[in-house]
Amino acid sequence: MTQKQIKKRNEIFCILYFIYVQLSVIITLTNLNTNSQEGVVLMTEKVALITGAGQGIGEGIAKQLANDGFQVALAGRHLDKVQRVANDINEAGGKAIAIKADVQSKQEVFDSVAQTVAQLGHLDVFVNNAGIAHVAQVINTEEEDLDRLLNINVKGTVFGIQAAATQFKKQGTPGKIINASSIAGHEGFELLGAYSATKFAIRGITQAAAKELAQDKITVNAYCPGIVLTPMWDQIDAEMGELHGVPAGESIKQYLSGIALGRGEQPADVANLVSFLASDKADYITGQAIMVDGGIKYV
Ligand SMILES: NC(=O)C1=CN([C@@H]2O[C@H](COP(=O)(O)OP(=O)(O)OC[C@H]3O[C@@H](n4cnc5c(N)ncnc54)[C@H](O)[C@@H]3O)[C@@H](O)[C@H]2O)C=CC1
Ligand SMILES: CC(=O)C(C)=O
Repeated sequence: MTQKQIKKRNEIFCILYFIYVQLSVIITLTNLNTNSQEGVVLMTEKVALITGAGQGIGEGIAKQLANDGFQVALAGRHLDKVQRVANDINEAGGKAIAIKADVQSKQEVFDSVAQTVAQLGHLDVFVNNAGIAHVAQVINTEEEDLDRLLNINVKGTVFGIQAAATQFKKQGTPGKIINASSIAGHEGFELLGAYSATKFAIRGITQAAAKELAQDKITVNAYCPGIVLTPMWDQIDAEMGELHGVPAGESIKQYLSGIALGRGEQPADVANLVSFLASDKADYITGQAIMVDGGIKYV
């Protein structure tokens, strides 16, 4: 190789090295997640854990947050269901993991946070979405059904708040906790009395936890959907139909006719609100239970 060729080769090498350094800087800056309040610099994407993410609203939230750029941990009682949603997200280019966890167990909720941190590095957002409904008049509500509702909807949410706040404090970072309440948490629904009680409880625990955790820069809010067309409403409609002696599809019609915007709610409608509450744009919002119901004219 001549001196001229060696010089040329070195020049090309220098140019390539310069481009490599520039690209590394750009990629690093893109990945930086700077919290100006704390001066904390995290080198990774934000991480959200969503409970009850195997179907319905939880699935919608998981997919929306993944679209927003979150790495997501999907927790649910049935691993195959959360794994299916995680696969969808991963195939679409996101990053999702599936975790088996029953929110009735404090240990399993704490373990789900530990698994999230072990696999994704840290936690920024915890969505307490898992919940069940039960159709019965208040005077006919069985004790075991009341226990199940309270264990999943209320205790499960309290465990989620405890596990998330413990992790945020350990990290020394701000965090966001987002709970599932309902329009039934603002007004009691006939035949959903015990369920409504659990959703009122979520508003109370959201307000109290928001006040207690504000000093740690942890916000706590709730979303209050209306009539969302998920398997939960299929079940409510079927059970109301049985009690009223009307065919499937009839009971929900009455509720749908009371929606000002003229259509049933989709999981994506709820996920859009959660996306906002999980974002930096909601940093100054805490202790709120926000309606997303299409303008229900009566409840
Ligand atoms: N569908 C609706 O119209 C409304 C729903 N909500 C609330 O939104 C949340 C999600 O509701 P949907 O998606 O409609 O319900 P869904 O029944 O379609 O899905 C709920 C998910 O939570 C999971 N889950 C239930 N118990 C669990 C437990 N012990 N541990 C872990 N996961 C558990 C289920 O396996 C399921 O994947 C619930 O908290 C519900 O009360 C609030 C207002 C309206
Ligand atoms: C299931 C539920 O929360 C309502 C209000 O329909």
